[in-house]
Amino acid sequence: MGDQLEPDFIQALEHRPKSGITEAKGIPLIDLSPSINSSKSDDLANLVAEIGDACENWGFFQVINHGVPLEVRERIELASREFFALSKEEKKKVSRNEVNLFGYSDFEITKSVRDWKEVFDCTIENPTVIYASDEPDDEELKELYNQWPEYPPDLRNAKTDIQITGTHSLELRITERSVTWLFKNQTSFMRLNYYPPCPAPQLALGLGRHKDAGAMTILAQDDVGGLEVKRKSDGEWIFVKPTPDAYIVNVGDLIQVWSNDKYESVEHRVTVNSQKERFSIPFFINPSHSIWVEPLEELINDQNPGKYKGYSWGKFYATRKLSNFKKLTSENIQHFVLVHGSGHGAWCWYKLVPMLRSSGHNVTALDLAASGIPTISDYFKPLMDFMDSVPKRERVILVAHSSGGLAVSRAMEKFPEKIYAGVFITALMPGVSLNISTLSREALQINYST
Ligand SMILES: O=C(O)CCC(=O)C(=O)O
Ligand SMILES: [Fe+2]
Repeated sequence: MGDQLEPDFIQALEHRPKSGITEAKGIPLIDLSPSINSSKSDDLANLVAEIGDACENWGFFQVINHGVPLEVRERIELASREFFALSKEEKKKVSRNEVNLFGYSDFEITKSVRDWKEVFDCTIENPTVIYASDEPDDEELKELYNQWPEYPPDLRNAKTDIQITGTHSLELRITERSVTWLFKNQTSFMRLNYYPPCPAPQLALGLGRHKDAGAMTILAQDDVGGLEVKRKSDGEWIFVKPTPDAYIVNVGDLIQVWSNDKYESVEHRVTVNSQKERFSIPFFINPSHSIWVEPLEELINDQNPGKYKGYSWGKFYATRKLSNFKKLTSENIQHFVLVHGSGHGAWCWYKLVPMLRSSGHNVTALDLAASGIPTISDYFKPLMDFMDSVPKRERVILVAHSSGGLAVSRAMEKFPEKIYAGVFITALMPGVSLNISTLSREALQINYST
């Protein structure tokens, strides 16, 4: 991240933010004071009904008068600002890695495109227990610990602060059973999000469209704004206007399954802007690794059969946490190398190149050698030189058109360890029993007879 937008941050056309803002007048604003001040069962029942409606119609709502002291929030927000203002070198001392799954990262990817953001994750139970592998039958567990930067010291205190937030989320009066699930050996964690000013906010997103995988998220956003929610009724992206000292609450995938689709986990995303930095703090409420997730018995019957097969939260969570480090090998961002046919040049890919780049991929369109070269090997040389230059352990996708297939086949024989896949688009494809001259002769015959 810097003052230029690298291609891996560029969103496909249909996912780029719109220029106008549609404000979320409809996102319910719920006053939680009855849950703190009132012992009248009617007041509480009304509040529960209000929350139920919001979950059903929006999957998102904001709460005010929640009882979380303002100074607690301000303390975490200040610590977050101070942490992200440190040098990259300092922040990277607490980087997330294969051993420490919590900590700092500036490499978040959502749906194969990089997010314009930095994050710092810390867990609530320290240690948090998860499965050691994503293998379904492997019962081995591992413990995850927090790592803290030396500065700011207040970041360490975030844990106490979060517990206050957690206790208050209990006030939402979810069923007793869910509360036990949520807070016993929870895998909940808190994330500090930092979205720096972006040089091309019309092309990138701070966080790509996604749904939260856990039970529920409670989010504090600052006054800059950028969160957008996909309205259930029409699929429109709605801006969530910051409300002072409010928390945004949203249903995650687990509640969608438990409620057998009564409450839906809704897509949301974050836009960035060129002037202002933005901070937000989501608190992801997740159950224990041992929880088996399936529609709640009391909600299913013959008329309303279960819509989901059960799954292990722990295995899902382990796959997700451990895959962050597989992603870092750029598995999701491909490098396409385009090889033209005879009489063409790199120019012929002019429509495809921007499409691939806008999906976040790297693209190289090569020119093979021009006229006057003595042998076919000279003609292929630009591709061979390129393949030589691909670093060890990196792999590219070669795409051939027409006679470009000859060059790509040769490269595949010579550099198999550097090639992820070969794509032949109406291209010549020589093989063990089909040499170049036979192929060329056949191709010419087809051309002349059509
Ligand atoms: O920054 C925000 O407003 C939203 C963050 C979010 O959706 C997430 O971290 O999952
Ligand atoms: Fe989210």
